[in-house]
Amino acid sequence: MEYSNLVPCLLGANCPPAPRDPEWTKVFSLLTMESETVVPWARMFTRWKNIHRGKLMDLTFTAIVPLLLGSVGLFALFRLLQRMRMRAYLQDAVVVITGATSGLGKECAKAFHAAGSRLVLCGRNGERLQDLVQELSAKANHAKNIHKPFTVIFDLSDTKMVASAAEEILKCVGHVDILINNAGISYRGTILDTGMDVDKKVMETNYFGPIAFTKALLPSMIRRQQGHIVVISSVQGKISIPFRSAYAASKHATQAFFDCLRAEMEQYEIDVTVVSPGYIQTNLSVNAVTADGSRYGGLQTNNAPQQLIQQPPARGAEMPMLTTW
Ligand SMILES: NC(=O)C1=CN([C@@H]2O[C@H](COP(=O)(O)OP(=O)(O)OC[C@H]3O[C@@H](n4cnc5c(N)ncnc54)[C@H](OP(=O)(O)O)[C@@H]3O)[C@@H](O)[C@H]2O)C=CC1
Ligand SMILES: CCCCCCCCCCCCCCCC(=O)OCC(=O)COP(=O)(O)O
Repeated sequence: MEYSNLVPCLLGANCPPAPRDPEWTKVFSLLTMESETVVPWARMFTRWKNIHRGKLMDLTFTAIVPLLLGSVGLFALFRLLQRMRMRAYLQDAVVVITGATSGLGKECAKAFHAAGSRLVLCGRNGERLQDLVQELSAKANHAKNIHKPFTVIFDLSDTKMVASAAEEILKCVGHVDILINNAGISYRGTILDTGMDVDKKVMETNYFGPIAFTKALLPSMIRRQQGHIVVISSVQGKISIPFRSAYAASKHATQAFFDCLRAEMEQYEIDVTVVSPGYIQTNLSVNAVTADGSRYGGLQTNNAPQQLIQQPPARGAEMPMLTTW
């Protein structure tokens, strides 16, 4: 048989062959004879492929592809629903942020404001708080339901001020959905040189202040059986490093207190989250208190115990980095 005659026959153009057609059988016996010259493993593979090709194609198109597309679709739907739920939750939610004038607190304020939350911005410096309100208002998307933030001025290291600030917040906004205990100070010094007044100052700002504020707002959350308490601790709440004793101690205490609180609040449906970041480029280091109670300022490099890893400045405040210890 001429191959030239076989080609249209095989392609089914002019003479679609029937399985029992003698011509068809001839074609295959010829092709088989041809393939006898092929190396045996290749021949075996070809046979195996021919037998299974149909099954594999069937499996691919009837099971694998729909399964893959279905999973991707389900994942996308899940993420979309999650985002919609989060947006609905944050819209109009009352969010209280301490230490809103700088660093992480300021970034949180921007994010929650953009999400349509009703913000209560807390800080020690009224002017800086007003600057932030201006900044947020200037950026506000008026198509969205955006609220003008409410500001409260108090020093976290003054427990009386903390209690009256909480009272004022509840009077003005009624309740708190999310409390972000963010404010804090850093400390640098040796244990030997550090006076107890400095240890107390760090503890009051980083530990007693946030727990007093939380305790003052807690009863209102319990009454509503709703609320989320967040505290910004640190990796140093888990690991202690030299020359940061007061800071690490305050963060360890914070971690422990809020872990207990989480367990106690479970029955009231109140969530408690402890966030433990690594290094982030903010004003925290320059504002650190030193062994004699003065501000570190970032200039007295001889006071910095050890330059461990020096990296170029991070571009964004949200960039984690390990710089010094
Ligand atoms: N930056 C980092 O590498 C890391 C930071 N953290 C934690 O994140 C939190 C925020 O720090 P960060 O944004 O970096 O630092 P910043 O110094 O930029 O901000 C600290 C904020 O806390 C406020 N604050 C300080 N002391 C008091 C006080 N006595 N009463 C009221 N407010 C006070 C400051 O107010 P004011 O403007 O008046 O000084 C400021 O708004 C802190 O708890 C810190 O320990 C945790 C891990 C890493
Ligand atoms: C082979 C040795 C392994 C050793 C592993 C030790 C890991 C220790 C990691 C310590 C990370 C500390 C992260 C601290 C985050 C934080 O709270 O930063 C805030 C500051 O302390 C910033 O203020 P500072 O005055 O210290 O600049």
